[in-house]
Parts: sequence; structure tokens; C-alpha cells
Amino acid sequence: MHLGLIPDGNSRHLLLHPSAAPYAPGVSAAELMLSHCSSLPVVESVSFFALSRDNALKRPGKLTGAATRAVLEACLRSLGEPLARPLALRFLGDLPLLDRTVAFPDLLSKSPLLDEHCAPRNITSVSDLCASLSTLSSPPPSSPSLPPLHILPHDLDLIIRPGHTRRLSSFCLYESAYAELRFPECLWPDFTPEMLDAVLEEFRGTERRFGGLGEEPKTGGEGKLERGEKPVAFVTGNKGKLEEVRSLLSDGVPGLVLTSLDADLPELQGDPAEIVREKCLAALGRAGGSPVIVEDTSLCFNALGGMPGPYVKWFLEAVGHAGLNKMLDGFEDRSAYARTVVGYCAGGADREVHVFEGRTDGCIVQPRGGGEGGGFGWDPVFECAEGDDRTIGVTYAEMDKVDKNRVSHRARAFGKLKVFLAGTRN
Ligand SMILES: O=P(O)(O)OP(=O)(O)OP(=O)(O)OC[C@H]1O[C@@H](n2cnc3c(O)ncnc32)[C@H](O)[C@@H]1O
Ligand SMILES: [Mg+2]
Repeated sequence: MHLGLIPDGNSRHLLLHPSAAPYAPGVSAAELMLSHCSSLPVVESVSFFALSRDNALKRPGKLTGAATRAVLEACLRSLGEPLARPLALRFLGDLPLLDRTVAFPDLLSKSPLLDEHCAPRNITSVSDLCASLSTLSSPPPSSPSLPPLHILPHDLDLIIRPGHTRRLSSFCLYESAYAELRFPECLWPDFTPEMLDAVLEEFRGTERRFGGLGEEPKTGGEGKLERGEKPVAFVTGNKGKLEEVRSLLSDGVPGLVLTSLDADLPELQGDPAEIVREKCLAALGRAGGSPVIVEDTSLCFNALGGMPGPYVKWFLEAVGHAGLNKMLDGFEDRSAYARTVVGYCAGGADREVHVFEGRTDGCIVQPRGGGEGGGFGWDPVFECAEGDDRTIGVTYAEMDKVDKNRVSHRARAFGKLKVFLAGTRN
């Protein structure tokens, strides 16, 4: 996500706190916020409004320049400190209006986090925007202070402006076309990392349509909806899962029509139930207003205390079936369990995520079944220990699809979801 921050309200804060060092609270807030942003995986880049040309020209002689200089210096200094992770950071402002003593080139060259895409840019007024647009039809300007528009980083997703003012004031006029805008009811120096977390949490469930109608869920051949039928979108990037879930939900829930949305949702590290909650809220924004279902599947080795668990996807991609087996060499215990955690959210005003879990025990074996394509995921190396003689001692890949759907982790989790949905739809 590309986050825009407009630090408004510093002068008013000073009036309310005359004993505070001028602008120091705003500077601390900026340092704290940028450092916090670097610890949030969801924030990839930040554009920070440092000084608007309009602002500076219309308030000559005011402290604006000094305040901005202080904020910039502090922020750039903080970049010299180790951040939690690299953050693409861009300060917007009319730097030539600042005191030349600001050691920009020096600070910029010291920071490994700033590349050419993060250098300060000056599109902070309509005239800047026009000037930039004019460069589109001509060769890039030689002056680094006015780069061509097409090398700007991707559009802003969310702009936050505390300060009791609900406007953009020329901030990133072009890139903010489809940005969500939030205006926390406090002055910038009082805006805390916890408040930022709350805004991000609320933003995550926002449906973004970018001027269109949103992604159209595919009904996958079920045809038109009948009266009383309601589409529910299963959001996944995994075709194997989709096939199984279609079959698992093909009966038993009156009025449910499963649609599918092919999207690889971001997955935070952590507890599977948490991963699913995050995925579910992210899925809401993609599903055009439908309720959503997501799931996350883990493969847990008992000898390794449950690892690789939710990270099995990356282990499988990195080391394959043979590598999964090798991980257990040296251990007597090759037992494992497969676990699916399903998340369901009705959407609209209802943001509650209902979580259902299913687990199946088995053990890790050399790959069997799956044919030439290698089978679905780790199916060939998971030998089931549950069910009957058609499933016990048989790998998922060797089983008939109907048999897997009788005993699988996924079938158990979706069985619980079906009971829940049947209850809510009666
Ligand atoms: O878009 P999503 O739904 O997240 O799909 P994904 O492929 O990223 O799936 P997960 O995050 O749940 O990662 C689980 C990994 O386990 C694999 N997998 C999931 N269910 C499986 C099953 O029933 N049998 C074998 N492999 C499975 C899947 O291919 C992934 O490599
Ligand atoms: Mg995934």
C-alpha cells in the first residue's frame, strides 16, 4: 500500500501548547509515524507532505518554512537509524523554498532506502501538475527537481490528514485520483501509531472500485441467480482448493450460490486464525459487496512442533515433495496433520469474521499418486490415518476425490461452515 500523510495542525497545536518548543511535537510525531510505518508489512511506501508551494507562497514570513525544515531534517535523520524494514519514503514539498542549509544531498545519499523513485518531488500545486504533464510529450527534463510524471511511484491508496480539515490542499493531485481519504479528528502532533493502526484496520475492509463496478464474481456456470439465492464469493488463488470447495458446498446450503474470485490475497505471518481474519477482510474489498469465504491451509509436522504449518506453501515451492520428506529425516516421528481454517464474513456493515477449523491426521511419506502433474499441493506426500480402508494408509493423491472429501481437513472445516450458513439462512 502507498500511504499519504498530510501532517496538518502544527501551528494550531503550538497555540494550544505555547510552552512547547515550536513544532517539536509535530517533528516527534513524524519520526514516530515513519518508524511505525516501517514495522507494518502492509505499508510499502509513504508520501509525506512536507511543504506545499501554495502554502509557502501564501504565508510568507510565517514559520512554515522553518517548521517544515525541522520536520524534514528529523525525518531524514531518522532514516539514518535502522528502520524495522526498508520503506520507500518520499517527501513532497518545494525544497528550493527551504533554507539551503538543509543538507539534503548529503542525507539522501546516506540513506540506502531512498532511490530515484523516492527523491523529493514538487507536485504540490496545480501549476506543478501542469508543468509535469507538459513533460509527457517532451524529453525528460534535465532538472531533477521536476521529474516526468510517468516515473512517479504507483498511485496512492490511502491519504490520512489529521487537523480537522477535510481537503487535499493540492497534495499529489494526480496520484490521489482513487485514494481513500481519512481525516482523524485530532491535530497532527496528537496523531499516534495506535490511531494509524485503527485507520488501517478500517481501510482494509473498504471496497475499492477504481471508478469501475468492482471485480465481477464469476458464477462458474451456475447461471443466473434465482429468487432467494445469494452469491457468496470464495476468494482464492488456488485452483485445487476451488475445485474441492465447489464440490464440498454443492449441496446442503439452501440459497447459497458459490462464486469464485481468483485473487492471491496477502497473508501476514502468524496464527492461522489470524491469517484467515486478515485474508477475509482483504477479500471483502474484492468481492463487489458479496459475502466472502477464504481459507488457509497448513501442513504441520508433529516432530517439528507444528512447522511448517501455514508456511508450507513456501516450503513446498522451495524444496518440493522430496524436501518435505527430508525435513523429517533424523526423526522417528513422521506423523503430521493437515489443517484448514475457513473464514466467512457477511460483509456490508457486518465485519465479523466467523472462523471454522478442520483437521485430519496422517504422516509424511515418499510421494505416491498424483500422476504426471504431481497432484494438488502436497497431496502425494500426505498419507491419511483416518476414515476407513479406502482412506487409511492411502495418500490424498491416491484417493478418489469423493473419498478425500469424506475425510479431509478441508471437508471438516467446510462442514462446520455449512452448518453455520444453514443456520443463518433459515
Ligand atoms: O489463495 P489462497 O487461498 O491463499 O491459496 P494458496 O495456494 O496461497 O494456499 P494457502 O495459502 O492456504 O497455502 C497452502 C499450501 O498448501 C497447499 N494445499 C492447500 N490445500 C491442500 C490440500 O488439500 N492438499 C494438498 N495441498 C494443499 C497449497 O497448494 C499451498 O501450497
Ligand atoms: Mg495463500
